[in-house]
Amino acid sequence: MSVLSKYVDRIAEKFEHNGITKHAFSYALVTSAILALTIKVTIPYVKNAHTTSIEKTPKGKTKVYNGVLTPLKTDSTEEDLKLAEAEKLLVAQQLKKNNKNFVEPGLNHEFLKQLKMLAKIMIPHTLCYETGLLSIHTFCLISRTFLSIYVAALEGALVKFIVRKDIKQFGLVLLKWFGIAIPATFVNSMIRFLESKLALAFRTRLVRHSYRLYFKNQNYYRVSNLDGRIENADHRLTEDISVFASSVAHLYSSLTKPCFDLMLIGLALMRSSRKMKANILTGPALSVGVIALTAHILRIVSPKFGQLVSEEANRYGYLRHIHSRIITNAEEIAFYGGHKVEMQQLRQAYNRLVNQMTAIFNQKLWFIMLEQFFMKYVWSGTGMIMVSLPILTGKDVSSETISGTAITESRVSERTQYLTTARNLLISAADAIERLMSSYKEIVSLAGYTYRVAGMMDVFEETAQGVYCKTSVMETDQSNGIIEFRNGKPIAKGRIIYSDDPENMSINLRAVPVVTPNCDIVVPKLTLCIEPGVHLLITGPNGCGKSSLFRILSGLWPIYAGELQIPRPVKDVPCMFYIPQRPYMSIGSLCDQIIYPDTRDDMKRKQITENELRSILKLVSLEHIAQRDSFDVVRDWKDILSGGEKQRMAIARLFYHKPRYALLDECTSAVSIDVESSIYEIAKGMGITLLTITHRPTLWKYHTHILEFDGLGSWQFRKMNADEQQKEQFLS
Ligand SMILES: Nc1ncnc2c1ncn2[C@@H]1O[C@H](COP(=O)(O)OP(=O)(O)OP(=O)(O)O)[C@@H](O)[C@H]1O
Repeated sequence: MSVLSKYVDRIAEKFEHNGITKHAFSYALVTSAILALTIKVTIPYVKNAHTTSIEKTPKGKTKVYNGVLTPLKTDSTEEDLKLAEAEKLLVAQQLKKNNKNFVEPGLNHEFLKQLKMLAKIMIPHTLCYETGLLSIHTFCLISRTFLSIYVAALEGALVKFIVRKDIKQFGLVLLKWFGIAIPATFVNSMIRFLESKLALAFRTRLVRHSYRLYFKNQNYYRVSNLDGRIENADHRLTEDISVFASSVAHLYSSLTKPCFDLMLIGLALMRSSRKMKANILTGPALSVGVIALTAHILRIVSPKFGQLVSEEANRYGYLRHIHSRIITNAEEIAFYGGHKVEMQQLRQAYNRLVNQMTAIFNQKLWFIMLEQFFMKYVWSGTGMIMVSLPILTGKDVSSETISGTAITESRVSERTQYLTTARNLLISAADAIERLMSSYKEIVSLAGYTYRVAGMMDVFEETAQGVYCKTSVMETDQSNGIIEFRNGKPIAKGRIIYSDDPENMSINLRAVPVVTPNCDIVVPKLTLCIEPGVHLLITGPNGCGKSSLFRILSGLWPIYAGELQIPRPVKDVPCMFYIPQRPYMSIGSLCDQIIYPDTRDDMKRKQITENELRSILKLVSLEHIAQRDSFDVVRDWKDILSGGEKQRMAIARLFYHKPRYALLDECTSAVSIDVESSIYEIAKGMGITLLTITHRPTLWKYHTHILEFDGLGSWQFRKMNADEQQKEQFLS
């Protein structure tokens, strides 16, 4: 600083030679500094005023800039990423626009409604574990307040006896003061312990409830594939729920304790004011007035923490999503050498998070400054007036001067005691109010998490019932009446009928359109009947809707029109079993892989032995795996097995479950032709009806019927002729 001021002095002297006085120079310097600061502070607000502006890029693409979701300042090499980001924002914007009732997270009616809904999940009954914890917690909080008042009174007495030079009494009170320290520290520690227990209990309730919803009606698939509202369900299910539960538990103590403190301390202060024969209402009235005014100002200038925090959680979730994608696809990325692109995406996601956090820090800086000014100075000043009022206006002030020395000394010590006790109580009260005020910030942040957690549950509830919200590329009038829209959302008008008739085990599609989650109509109307023994080969160009048909048959995609009739699954015999090209390997042992999705208990119930599993492995030429590894050792099968082995393991599952229909989606593309042939023979021998998507001519001979898509929406379902069944021979 001194170096700077010397430097400024030297420049000012130079200006003095040109007729500008040192004073004038200093004024100019200070004015320009203030001006610069004003510009720095106001520019972000001016920018925010134009929050949602849509700007045309030179390529004609639309970029959306939102006050909260401000995109990164990136250089031209990141153009593609920028566009992708802008597109993501556009989707988010449109979703918000579609939802007319959308309210930004904050302290409002919507927040209270959502909090009430979550509270019902966290505390389901009047008499439950959580209410027990809450009662003990409340008891500890009240005890702590009483202890604080008692300690303040003891400290007042200590000072009184010091002023009186009464060593005996002083020693006694000091002993009491030490004695009270043991329960006081225990209660303090208990409060923290109970707060953590409460947070964990709330979290457990919420997690159980959301897991139930997440796995209801294949929601884990629907939320990410058919609905566009939740980007990273995993982050909401783990991080957001945890932060929300901790925040609620913390808020309970940081709201109730200051309230008890204020109530009891107010009463204690009034009592001591009455003792001093002063007016008991002036002080509290003054403090209430000052606190109300400052609280009002703070509320007006408070940034929208709820919205900011919600967006921060969003960006954090996205960053974790990118990380997990890299872990999942590490091998593919490494083969491609795609680290540059992946790193760029990671950086981009991290920078967006940093931007958001910086925005929050910046907003907090000014807010905390104002908050501290009110709490540390304005309130302390008011406190001083409050404490001194009873002494200054007390009735015995004038009589004191004419009293004897002993009485005067006693009154002085009484007043010192009052002052010390009142000061301690006021410090506690100020602390309580400060905590109440900072709780406002916490409440607003909580609103952000409440919005995310409650929003997630709402979406889960809706998707479980088949209500989806995804930006559709298609306009209502483009669907040619195939899809019906209501409030911009497509309605799944089609029916699924489960037939219980043992004589009729066929799968029937009557005028069912194949429609993607984006509402693209791949096939306008599909009508076919697949009876047991009708081994169906499905062919057609890429993207013509072959796999989509399986998704519809499995109930993953909604049916927008027509009727689908499928046999109801009978106990232990599934109706359909789907095998994809890249089979899923679950966490568990070799045995768990074969019986998936059955559990060991299911296997025992079905009375299937380990030897039977070994013979199933033999059927798919995987017996060497059982010899190499024990049946019960848990391994990461995704990495241990080769592509072909994984496919054979999936076929082993098919042989274990023996469903009526097998939906085979190029599931033997990595299996050698001889093993593939034997697999098909065995499957047919087991009485499983095959529905196969394949590009391999070697498999045609195992089928009786063919469903051909032309890729333009048309299809043909017919019996295969003998020539077609021998297609392999013609080609070879
Ligand atoms: N989750 C999804 N969201 C949106 N569109 C999808 C989704 N899955 C598939 N589609 C679209 O649906 C159309 C049909 O896809 P499908 O997977 O049925 O093709 P396919 O005939 O099996 O092709 P392939 O032979 O390449 O596997 C494609 O245009 C695809 O882009």
